[in-house]
Amino acid sequence: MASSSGTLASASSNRYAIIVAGGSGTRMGADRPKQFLELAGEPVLLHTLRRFADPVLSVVAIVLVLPADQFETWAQLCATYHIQLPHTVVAGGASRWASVRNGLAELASYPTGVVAVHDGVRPLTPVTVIENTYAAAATHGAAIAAVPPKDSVRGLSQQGSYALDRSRLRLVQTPQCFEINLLRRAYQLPELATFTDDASVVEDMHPIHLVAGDYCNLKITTPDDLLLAEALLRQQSAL
Ligand SMILES: Nc1ccn([C@@H]2O[C@H](COP(=O)(O)OP(=O)(O)OP(=O)(O)O)[C@@H](O)[C@H]2O)c(=O)n1
Ligand SMILES: C[C@](O)(CO)[C@H](O)COP(=O)(O)O
Repeated sequence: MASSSGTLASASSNRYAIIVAGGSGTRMGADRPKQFLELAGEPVLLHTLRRFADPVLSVVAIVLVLPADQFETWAQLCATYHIQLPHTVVAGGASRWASVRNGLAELASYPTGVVAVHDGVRPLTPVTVIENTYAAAATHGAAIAAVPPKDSVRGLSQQGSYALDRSRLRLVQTPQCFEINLLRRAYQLPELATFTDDASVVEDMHPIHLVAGDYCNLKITTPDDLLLAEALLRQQSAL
């Protein structure tokens, strides 16, 4: 398939990953950014990193984006938990968008391939979801994981609220995978307040293909998510 940059993407394209963990975790309200909190005995971010380092995926470069003042924290965690999974660390920015942009700059020497952007605080992503999203992006140029809502949904209006057709809605997750030159071009444009993820940065340039995500692919946002993640992880380990 011809990508927007005119290069060919293929199932054998080089794969890269940018794991964004540059946030401060205000909604978690913990004494540290939530990516460093313990989940089943190990830092959240280690669980996430391990998923992308799975040899099955053949990811050739992993970039971890961390808050600029937390490099030492991560170095200490690497020593404590004997983390030897290959990765490069770069400083994040004031927003998720700025953190992704910094991560992408670290991959400047790679001319072609597919890059996954993933939240460092999604530690339970099944490797099959990651594989399927990379593969779909190699074919379609841009692919993201998403799931249908399980609940009824309503929109808000000045009069109150109104029912929405949930069959037309999807809940967006990460990973979000892109032909790398497409993502580079999208991240050269100015940041908009409407950006909530990478798909929203890219979508004016290229259609976004949806891949089946997973309800277990939680984003750790508030303390209850950590409890749920712990239970899910223990169940996965027992299988
Ligand atoms: N400046 C930022 C902000 C967010 N992120 C990352 O983007 C992901 C999703 O963001 P979110 O869950 O909102 O994390 P925080 O910004 O840390 O949380 P909060 O909004 O509660 O402060 C997280 O892995 C977070 O570390 C980032 O790399 N750089
Ligand atoms: C990228 C994301 O995880 C997709 O669901 C989400 O948009 C991040 O949102 P947040 O505002 O940073 O919680």
